[in-house]
Amino acid sequence: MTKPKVLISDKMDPNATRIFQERGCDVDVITGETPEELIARIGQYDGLAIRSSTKVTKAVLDAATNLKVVGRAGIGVDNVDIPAASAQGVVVMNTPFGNSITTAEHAIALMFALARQLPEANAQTQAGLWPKNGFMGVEVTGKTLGLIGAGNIGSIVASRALGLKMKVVAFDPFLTPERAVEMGVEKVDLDGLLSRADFITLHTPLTDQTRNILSAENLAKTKKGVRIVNCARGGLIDEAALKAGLDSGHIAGAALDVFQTEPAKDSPLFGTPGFICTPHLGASTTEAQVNVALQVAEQMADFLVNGGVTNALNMPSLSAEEAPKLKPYMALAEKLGSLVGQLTRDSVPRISIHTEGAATELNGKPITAAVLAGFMRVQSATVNMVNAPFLAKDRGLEVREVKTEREGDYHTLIRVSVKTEAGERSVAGTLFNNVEPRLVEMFGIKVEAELTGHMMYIVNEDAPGFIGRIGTLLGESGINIGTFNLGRRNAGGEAVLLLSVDSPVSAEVLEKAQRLPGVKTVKALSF
Ligand SMILES: NC(=O)C1=CN([C@@H]2O[C@H](COP(=O)(O)OP(=O)(O)OC[C@H]3O[C@@H](n4cnc5c(N)ncnc54)[C@H](O)[C@@H]3O)[C@@H](O)[C@H]2O)C=CC1
Ligand SMILES: O=C(O)CCC(=O)C(=O)O
Repeated sequence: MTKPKVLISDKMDPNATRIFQERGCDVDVITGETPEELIARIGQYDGLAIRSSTKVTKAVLDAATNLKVVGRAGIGVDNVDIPAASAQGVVVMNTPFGNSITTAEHAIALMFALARQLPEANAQTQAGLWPKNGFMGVEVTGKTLGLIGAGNIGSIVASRALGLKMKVVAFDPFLTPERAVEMGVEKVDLDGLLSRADFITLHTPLTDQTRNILSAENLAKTKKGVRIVNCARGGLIDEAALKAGLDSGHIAGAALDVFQTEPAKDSPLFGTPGFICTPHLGASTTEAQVNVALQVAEQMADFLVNGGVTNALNMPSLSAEEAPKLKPYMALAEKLGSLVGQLTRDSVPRISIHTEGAATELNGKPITAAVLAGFMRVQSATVNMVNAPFLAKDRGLEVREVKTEREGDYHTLIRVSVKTEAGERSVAGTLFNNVEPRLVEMFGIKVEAELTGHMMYIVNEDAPGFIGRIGTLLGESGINIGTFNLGRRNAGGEAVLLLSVDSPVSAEVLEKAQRLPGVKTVKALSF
């Protein structure tokens, strides 16, 4: 097996390279390239490991014909076009905890830097001015800290601030009252936070809901003398309004680690009294960088080598222990989905995936994703387990998952049913010896078959002589039959024939088969 090839395109702790190599991947570390250079290079890689500098745009993804996974050594993934990655079937992973403490500490550091004007005091002291009377600061003890975003980093900031004897109020629509109590913070609405906070710190991702959350209008609602820290993302604050607030004296101080446009080599905010900044250093400690480098390399190598999925933003998780157990199930699920997809001409508003027996003990999400991938691959060859659930949603396909723990006729079973204009149709399969996918039922008829390679599906009236006739037709057409699988609803009733053949079946042969007496449906299948 050829080794998966990974490109590390941003500066990353060398532990990442070591882990990739130890886990069976080839690695290139090529940083600082232009988007055009990355586009020219990316086609040869299975994995791309990044921090925040590399922009994984649709253009990069379009050129990434072999890419299977993008790994972000860090939290924010706003530099990755996730919808485009999902549409292309590329898994996007991050390392959601590795740099949280470090970033929270940076926010606290910036809060103190604002409270005591440390950067300017340092600069003037080193310039020989000894400005002892020019820097009257404020205490943080007893002050109110307004937390916008109370997730991983926000909650660490809150715990540190409580240790500093601050009062913490938090605005986060997803914060439950119980969690707020557990964190020791008061849950408030945004206006409440703006009107009460002496310090405000932002810890949300940049989304359509959070963009410009500190707009000119909201900044005007803040307490006079407020100090604002942003270690989350540029774009959360209206930078022009922030400058106006600092200039007017309404805002006493602002500390930005992140900017709307990065790298921020020039900004109207530079030089504004009360303004301090760092060049996106929130995650820049030795500890955090080792953490995220190790984590991203472990996760990506696990995915590329074993199929394990951890911390993916566009795919259900799948542990390295689960992956080998799930592998034959996913193969079965994909074949059943594909069978239904190939045999269904009508539009399908609903697909149901029913697991029974041993299959119910496994993580159902990858099984569903595999069914959907098989089902929709008939419509588009680029569908895979990553993009299939998104495509299904886009196309308004309702997906139902049902589990029946007790065993039926088989120790384990997956049934895929679709709702069509003609009614509900379903196929079911099991695993022989726990590893070999087998179809066991098709549209209510018991038929046992391996779904593999080129196949022919025939529905006919169960009558003497038919098998001879179809055998003769295929023989005369130079098509060798591999396996022959028959099932029937009842003697003399409708019968199903599934043949595996050694070569593709031409339209001409299908037409001749269709004209054989008693034949209702003929279709070529491929798996
Ligand atoms: N400066 C730096 O170097 C770093 C910056 N970051 C940034 O920090 C952000 C936060 O990271 P984590 O705390 O780990 O993420 P998280 O996902 O644990 O927390 C984000 C919180 O924001 C909340 N939220 C979402 N929409 C909101 C809204 N409209 N209003 C208020 N709250 C909202 C969520 O409910 C969640 O609790 C990341 O998205 C990333 O952009 C992260 C690491 C380093
Ligand atoms: O990699 C970095 O230095 C930035 C970290 C960051 O912004 C994040 O993890 O969201």
